[in-house]
Amino acid sequence: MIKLQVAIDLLKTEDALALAKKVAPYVDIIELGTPLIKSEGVAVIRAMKDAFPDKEVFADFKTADTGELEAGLAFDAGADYVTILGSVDDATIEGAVKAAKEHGRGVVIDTIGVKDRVKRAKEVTKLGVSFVELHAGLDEQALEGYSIQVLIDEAKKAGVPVSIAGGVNKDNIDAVKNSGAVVAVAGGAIYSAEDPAAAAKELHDLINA
Ligand SMILES: O=C(CO)[C@H](O)[C@H](O)COP(=O)(O)O
Repeated sequence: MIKLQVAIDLLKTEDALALAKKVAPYVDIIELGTPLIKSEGVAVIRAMKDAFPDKEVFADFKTADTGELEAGLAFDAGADYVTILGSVDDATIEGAVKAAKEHGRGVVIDTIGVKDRVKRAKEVTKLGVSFVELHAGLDEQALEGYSIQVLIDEAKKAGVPVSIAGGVNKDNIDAVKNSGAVVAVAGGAIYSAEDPAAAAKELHDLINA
């Protein structure tokens, strides 16, 4: 069964916790977005894990170097998953995987900016990562002509565990679910909704229908 991950791209711990409280009943994974972690530091990871010990907490570090060190920071703070950029040297990913094994946690590769996401997904899966995020970032989504369909098509081709992030919403969640992805990531569709709890519930119900 595909999991639902909420991406919290807010800037304050108290706002992130308030949003998580509303949507936690409907999601499997709570992602702390890169801007939130840069704004509040790793303390936001501990605050979230303490508040929601039964949820998987995902620290979207988008690490580019010193993989073992940065992954260790995230895991020590309570993260279940940390992201490393797919565009970086394999050595950075291998370091993060080493830290993950020591902590009993997982590494997720973020393919933002990677030209051939499917090829890279296959390569990094061999390094022992938990899954690979097929990702079009917020800036890429804002470009004219962007469609999440490209990620959905890639997920069907990948043949390794992937998540999809890049504008997941109620209109495309069925296609995301049918792509074979193991996780659907929804940020703006939840945190920008007038009623985030209702938005999360709708995605949850569509995924589980
Ligand atoms: O990591 C991110 C941006 O770099 C976002 O959290 C991710 O793209 C999911 O958000 P959305 O559903 O709004 O695209």
